Amino acid sequence: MNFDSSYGVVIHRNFIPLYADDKYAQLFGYQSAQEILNLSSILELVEPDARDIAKHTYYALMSGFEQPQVRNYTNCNRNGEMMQVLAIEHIVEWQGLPALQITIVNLTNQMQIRQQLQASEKRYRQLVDGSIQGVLVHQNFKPVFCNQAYADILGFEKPDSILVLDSILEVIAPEWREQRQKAYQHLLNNKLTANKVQIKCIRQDSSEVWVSLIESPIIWEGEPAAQVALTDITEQYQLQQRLEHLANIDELTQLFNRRAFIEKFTKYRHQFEVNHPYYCLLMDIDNFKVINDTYGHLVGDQVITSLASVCQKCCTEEDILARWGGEEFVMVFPANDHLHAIKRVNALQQLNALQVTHPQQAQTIQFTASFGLTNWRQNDTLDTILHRADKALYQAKAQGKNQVASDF
Ligand SMILES: Nc1nc2c(ncn2[C@@H]2O[C@H](COP(=O)(O)OP(=O)(O)OP(=O)(O)O)[C@@H](O)[C@H]2O)c(=O)[nH]1
Repeated sequence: MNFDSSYGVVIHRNFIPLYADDKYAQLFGYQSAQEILNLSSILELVEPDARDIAKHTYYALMSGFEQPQVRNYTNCNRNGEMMQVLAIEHIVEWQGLPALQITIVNLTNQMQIRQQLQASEKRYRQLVDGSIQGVLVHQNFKPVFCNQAYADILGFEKPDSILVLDSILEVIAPEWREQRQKAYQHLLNNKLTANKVQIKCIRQDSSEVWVSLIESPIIWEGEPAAQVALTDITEQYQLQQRLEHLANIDELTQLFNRRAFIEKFTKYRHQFEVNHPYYCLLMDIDNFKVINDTYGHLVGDQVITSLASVCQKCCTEEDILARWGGEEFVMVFPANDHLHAIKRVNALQQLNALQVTHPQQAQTIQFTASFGLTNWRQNDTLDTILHRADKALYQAKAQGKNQVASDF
């Protein structure tokens, strides 16, 4: 409490003023102490409803039934405005007889500020409680505040069920926990003012929920803490995943499509220059038109998917494999040298999985493919390397198909 407020002193006997200082007078809107002394009773400075209590208290004090105390009163000033005051009582001797000295401290401003603060806290609470955005405050992941929306998003019945958790990391999917711990440290070390991420959380019933989260530093009960605003974006995330899938994945083979290949090629291009030598392979199913014409398009599709799955099985994490279009596939992969690269292609070519069974006629249809191989060279672009691979492929076709031709 701030005692920097103005205070004034009055001495009265049965509310007849005997002494007052100027400060007391000014507190009640008078110019000088004399104006107070001119009043017939200072009871008129007490709020009308409280006058009986004031009289009762006076008699109780003067007859020794009550000890002098510090009390809160509502007084009113000369203009009828209410004032919240603290009254400090002392029994003193005045001209040989007991009288009551009261030191008045005006707390009106402080009370108003406190009321405004309480009102604003109430408004903030209503805002947070009614928000559809989850709000959580945690100190080193120990939850200290949580609203209903936060509990709802994570499938908990009420905020209290969250507040009893030892650590809010429990609701974050394991693969995201380390990242959140680092972000919190950065936040506390002032390296981040706020951070926004999309992460996966685990609801109480073990189902997954994708959330967008903004975490910012705050002080909570004098200690550093983080405030988290949480929005459920599961639907949006799934839609985004679906769109990304549609944009990048070839529907028939489930391999990357041409668009995704170009994107990956551009992204990883710098690796082709520094790491192992890289190679580019174009492959094309032989006499595919005949297969289509003889067995129908569905069998043709089966042949395409069969080659795609064979290639996929032979791929490592570092390889980029895609359906370039029609019955043509492209692959970029690292190898130790030319010999190693050719060996990898031969492995593809010789897989006897290159056959499909006709759905109706239970007939096995064999097919082959031709391969054009080239190595990554300095200053290559996608166009230049594909051009050489295509030339090599043309050569393999011209030399009788079902073989690998290379341009090193
Ligand atoms: N079933 C099926 N056929 C396709 C698809 N995409 C392209 N084709 C067909 O693939 C055939 C490609 O024929 P060509 O380019 O003449 O090649 P090819 O018959 O394999 O001849 P070579 O390459 O010289 O061995 C065309 O008949 C296209 O209609 C597809 O997704 N499914």
